[in-house]
Amino acid sequence: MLISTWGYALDLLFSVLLAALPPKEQKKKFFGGGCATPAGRRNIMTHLPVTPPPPLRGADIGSFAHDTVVRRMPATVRRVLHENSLSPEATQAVLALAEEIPHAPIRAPHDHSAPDLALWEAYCAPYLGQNWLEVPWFFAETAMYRRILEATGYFKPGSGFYVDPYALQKRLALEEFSFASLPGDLAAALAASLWGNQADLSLWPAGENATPGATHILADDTPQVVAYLTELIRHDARVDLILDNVGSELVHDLLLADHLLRHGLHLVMHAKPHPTFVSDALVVDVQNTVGWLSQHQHAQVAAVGNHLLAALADGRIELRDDWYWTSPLPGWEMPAALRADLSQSGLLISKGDANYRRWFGDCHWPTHTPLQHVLSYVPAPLLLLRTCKSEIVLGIEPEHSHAVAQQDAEWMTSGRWGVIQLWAG
Ligand SMILES: O=P(O)(O)OC[C@@]1(O)O[C@H](CO)[C@@H](O)[C@@H]1O
Repeated sequence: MLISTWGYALDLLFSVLLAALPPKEQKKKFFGGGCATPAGRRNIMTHLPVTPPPPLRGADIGSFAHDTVVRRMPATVRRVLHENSLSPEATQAVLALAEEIPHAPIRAPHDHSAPDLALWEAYCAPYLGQNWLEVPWFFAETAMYRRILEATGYFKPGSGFYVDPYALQKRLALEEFSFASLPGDLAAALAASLWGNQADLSLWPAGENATPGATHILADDTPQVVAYLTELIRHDARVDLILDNVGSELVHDLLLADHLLRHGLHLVMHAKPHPTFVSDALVVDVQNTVGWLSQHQHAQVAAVGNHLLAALADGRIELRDDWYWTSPLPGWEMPAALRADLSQSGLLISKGDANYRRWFGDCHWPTHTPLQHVLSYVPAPLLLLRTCKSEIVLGIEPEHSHAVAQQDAEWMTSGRWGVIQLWAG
């Protein structure tokens, strides 16, 4: 049986009761137009209220960042060669990039037909002359994935033009996926979306079945999230889903989206504007995955897929892909236009580890730092669904993090631990 009937029945009952509520006009009159949150508050702070600690760097000897820059990043670049039939020019460029990392000085991409060239020249300017270990780790990773596209000719008319260098990995990730069950309610859908984040092709490539087993939640705000969403549902609010990986993660994100839609919310999904971090989802990956669901052999899964197709067609789901989401910028340097748009949301649901790092600038915050100490700049309430795959986590009391470290020395990077953290503004 794919879905807990009882859970589904309760969820449907909730939807029916919801439909009996006063019409939208009355709700909007009471709470104002658009997507006011119940609190009606909108964070207007546009800069970080505190001085951040230094960023993680590959030069931090013995760190996960160091191992990533020295070992994992060159291997990721070389995997592009093995998984694509590149032109001789592209092959040479990919090999040269792999050789650059980590000791060569970084440089801006120079694929002159690329639409984001000026952005990357500005991003790189402060770091020119530094090598891949000396620049902030988050910059190094985002820059590497952008340089891979320069090497394969992603933005250049020719054999590599808009060819996703990770297409094989993405296809295998979906082919490997099989449903255990469908989440019966919002809480189960949130948990499934969280653990879907363990499927991370930059760490555990498809076909290698290395995804972590045990799963433990470090910080669990599920009750607060469900209560907050229930309140949002009463206002027909907008919820933004900042996507991460394709495959298992995107399937579970779409199941969560289905639950939110069935409760009357409408969604804006933020995909990446170009391939990055191997498995991050583009708009086309979302469309392909919804189509895959709609053709699924299980009737309940196909029904979800068809419901999502209808929502894409009638605008209850909007797909967007701002250049910011592949930039190296911290959350507090988000462009004003995107910030203004996100401020219209009732809740930002941020998926995955790299997005988590971005909200905190990938800095060495002490793990006991309260979320609100940093996130007060975020323009709407924020829900962080993330499995820990890098050495940054906030909002965990010292005695808790010490106990977890005793239990699992790799708790910050193994993907076996996750957080469901709500910052409600
Ligand atoms: O955002 P995701 O897909 O959850 O995680 C991506 C990611 O795990 O890859 C890196 C390893 O290179 C991590 O540090 C980084 O955060």
